[in-house]
Amino acid sequence: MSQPPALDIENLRKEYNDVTALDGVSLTVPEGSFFGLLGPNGAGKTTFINILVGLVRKSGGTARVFGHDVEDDYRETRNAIGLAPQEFNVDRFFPIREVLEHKAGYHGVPASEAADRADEVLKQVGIYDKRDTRFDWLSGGMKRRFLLARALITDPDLLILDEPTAGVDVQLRRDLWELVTKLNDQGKTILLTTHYIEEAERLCDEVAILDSGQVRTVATPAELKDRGTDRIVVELRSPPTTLPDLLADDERVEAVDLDGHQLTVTARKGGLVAPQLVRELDREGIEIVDLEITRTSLEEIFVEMTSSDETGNAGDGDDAADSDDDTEDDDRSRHEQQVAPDGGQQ
Ligand SMILES: Nc1ncnc2c1ncn2[C@@H]1O[C@H](COP(=O)(O)OP(=O)(O)OP(=O)(O)O)[C@@H](O)[C@H]1O
Repeated sequence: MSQPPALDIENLRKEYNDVTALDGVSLTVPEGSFFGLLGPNGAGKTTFINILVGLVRKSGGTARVFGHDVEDDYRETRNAIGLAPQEFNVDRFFPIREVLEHKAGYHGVPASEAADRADEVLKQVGIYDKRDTRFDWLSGGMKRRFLLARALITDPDLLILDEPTAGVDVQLRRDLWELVTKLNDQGKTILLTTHYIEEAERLCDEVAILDSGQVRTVATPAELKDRGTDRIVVELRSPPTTLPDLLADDERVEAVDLDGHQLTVTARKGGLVAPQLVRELDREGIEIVDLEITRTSLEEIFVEMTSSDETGNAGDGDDAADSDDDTEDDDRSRHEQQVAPDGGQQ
């Protein structure tokens, strides 16, 4: 019998009064994967997570966690998930070790085991020596580590990290990356939301780009980068008076422009087009002085695929009645608007 995927989401919808936060999200996250959920502010990421953990009720569609329906099988679902949320929603009056023991107890771990388990996760995240400290007295970085410890206390199969490195310094970010990579290697499925594209690129096997409550695409970071257009800029020794017909039948090439000594080719997969370009220039007897390839960054692709609709209303103009039609496709992603330059950074 094949195992159900970690997440099996079909046409998930959420409306908060007149705001459509999720507009028919369908996603499958395989067991054991490190899956990224990327999107600008207001895209619906937190709503998505909150539905999984039972903090928000969906308006429509289905969501299953390892085969358990998030509403009908709430207990099983909740016990399978460890959530490190964005916000510091921690009991501030108890030493952190006790907070962990309470949490373990709440999930049915016997008291004798809970204490050992608490010590183990505190060691795992590197704050064991702070075990008798109250949450409020921890530094910002330690608070982030603690949230991770709390998510791990029940040894969940699915770990959800909602912007785990927001506002933390570079060293801690790297420490957290190392830790979550290890957890993933040990078999935990990880769902990560982040604004840091570098983080997604480094950690995730696959990412979904969510925008205005809709999935724009699901792909590996490498596949996404291949979709971007690269620029090959070639400096010529003595430019020809007319441009020969270069790369004429290469469908990856979007444009070839000559401006004085500088030849610019805009193409997908620039790294593969460049050698061909060099061969053709050589054949024409045109000497090259310099050549540079600028690859599109994942960040640019992300910006291209998402809009900056500050209202967060996912309607896109078709928010009429609750028709369950399922016609979205990737081409809707061709928004002209872009997120603000730093719109995704905090
Ligand atoms: N409780 C609520 N009541 C009304 N609207 C809400 C509520 N929670 C979220 N929204 C709206 O739903 C949309 C999606 O919000 P959500 O917090 O899920 O996005 P997000 O992708 O997590 O954003 P961020 O990256 O800023 O955390 C936004 O327009 C938001 O204003």
